[in-house]
Amino acid sequence: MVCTAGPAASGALSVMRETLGMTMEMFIHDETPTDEVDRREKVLSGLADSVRDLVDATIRSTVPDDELAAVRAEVAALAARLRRQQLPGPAGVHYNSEGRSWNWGNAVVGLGNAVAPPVEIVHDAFGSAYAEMTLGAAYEGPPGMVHGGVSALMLDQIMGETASGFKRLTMTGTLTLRYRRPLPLGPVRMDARIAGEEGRKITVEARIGVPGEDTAVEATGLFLIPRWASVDETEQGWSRSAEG
Ligand SMILES: CCCCCCCCCCCC(=O)SCCNC(=O)CCNC(=O)[C@H](O)C(C)(C)COP(=O)(O)OP(=O)(O)OC[C@H]1O[C@@H](n2cnc3c(N)ncnc32)[C@H](O)[C@@H]1OP(=O)(O)O
Repeated sequence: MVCTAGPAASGALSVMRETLGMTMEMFIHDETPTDEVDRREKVLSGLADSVRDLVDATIRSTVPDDELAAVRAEVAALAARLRRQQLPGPAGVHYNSEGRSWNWGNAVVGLGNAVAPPVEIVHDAFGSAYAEMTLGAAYEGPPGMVHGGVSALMLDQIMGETASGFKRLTMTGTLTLRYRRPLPLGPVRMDARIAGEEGRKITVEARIGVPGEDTAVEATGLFLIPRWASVDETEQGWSRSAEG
């Protein structure tokens, strides 16, 4: 899913940049036209998918040592090619005045980030979202099971997006997890919904588990609209592309 920001979000991002200084300089007003962003994103996400496959292949490979060494040399050469033109730091969040935003480095939903789990979050209504994905060897904690921190990471993202609804800026204040049973690697599903709101505080409940089976991890989170980022919700808020 690709998420785009409307004018209210652009305003909020500008406030955020000005208020938080260097840290939030990663929110970048960037007038790259949307069709060009879409084109680049498609190519970059294809590369990230291939690199994710490379990560899985590396973990599970049993080829001889000399073959591992030869592959390493080829991978180093590929990295050097990519480094011919680089950003000076992380990718940050970009947005243009057409209402498109892109966060290709995000640890969960960054389409250029091969370390990110292969998550596509679907917002079926404001305050409700789900995602289905298959987690492989790169996300292992206990043998054959999803790492608890990976579950927390993915839940934080879906809960944050649910609280925000791409209409307002929200940040995780408190996240509480109950690991009820181990979660096997393979197909998993997350669900999140807003359970309550009080002023700038939004409570979100979420779960992750094997699709159709009992919950493996339950989560409750308090997400805060920072005092410096309150947005007029009567303006057009966050919107999503047709892919959403
Ligand atoms: C762009 C769209 C993207 C949309 C998509 C977004 C998806 C992102 C998903 C990833 C989410 C992340 O990883 S976010 C990254 C991890 N989180 C962070 O880095 C947040 C770091 N903390 C902060 O920046 C700040 O502490 C805030 C923003 C959380 C709160 O600051 P504030 O706004 O100044 O809050 P403040 O006025 O002091 O307090 C307001 C009320 O909330 C309470 N409160 C304050 N902090 C907390 C807290 N941590 N946990 C519980 N309650 C708290 C106070 O007691 C007070 O209650 P009362 O007295 O009124 O009762």
